[in-house]
Amino acid sequence: MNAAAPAIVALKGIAAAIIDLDGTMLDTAPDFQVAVNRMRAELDLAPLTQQTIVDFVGKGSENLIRRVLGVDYPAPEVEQRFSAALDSYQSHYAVVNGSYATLYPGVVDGLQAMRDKGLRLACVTNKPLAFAEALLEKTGLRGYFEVVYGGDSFPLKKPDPMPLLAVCADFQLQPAQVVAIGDSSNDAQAARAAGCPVFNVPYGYNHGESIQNVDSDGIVASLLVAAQHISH
Ligand SMILES: O=C(O)COP(=O)(O)O
Ligand SMILES: [Mg+2]
Repeated sequence: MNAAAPAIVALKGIAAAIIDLDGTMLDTAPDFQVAVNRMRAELDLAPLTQQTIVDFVGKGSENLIRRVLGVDYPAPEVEQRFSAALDSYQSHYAVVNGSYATLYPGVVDGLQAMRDKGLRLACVTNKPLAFAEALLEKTGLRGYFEVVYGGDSFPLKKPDPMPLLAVCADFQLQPAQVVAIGDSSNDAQAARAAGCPVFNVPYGYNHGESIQNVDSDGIVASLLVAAQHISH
């Protein structure tokens, strides 16, 4: 293990888990790539690589579109083109959503293990809620979750703690009883600010940065490994 990597803390007194979507349960990078590049083609812009695009994923659709326009345009022109580009992207993403995405290893087993331990489950993503709901249905994951919140469910999204605190309130649990699990510093910062324990997974998208440097209660190889480190 990298010397800087935090050891995995075994979490006790946990009654619920909040699971991130993109980069944690599903590798949606190919969906993002196809939808973004269809939008860019409409604007006569060259396609971007999947790596360039996923480094912009995690802070919601508006941020993604500003960043992919920012590859070509200075800030004032990004703002001029933003609204039309976002509309185009969203219409393409609605068609593509889930067509190329794949489940990461250990997701279904991990969710099932958490349910078997009696944990209540919520999904909190910065993806727009309608896209998140459709994707969870398409991939057979929706039934694991009592609650799903998207990036447009509240005035503030991760890394703000607002959506995580809403789940704690829904479940009538203290934040210390609710673990958050995600692939990025967004998830960890939201959890720390909410007072929730947090695990990171190392295989997703972290804004192009190393997950090893993020403050969390540990890096778990999969949701199944996370489940093994959580108990009531
Ligand atoms: O920014 C997004 O659309 C995806 O974000 P997520 O990692 O919170 O699911
Ligand atoms: Mg994520």
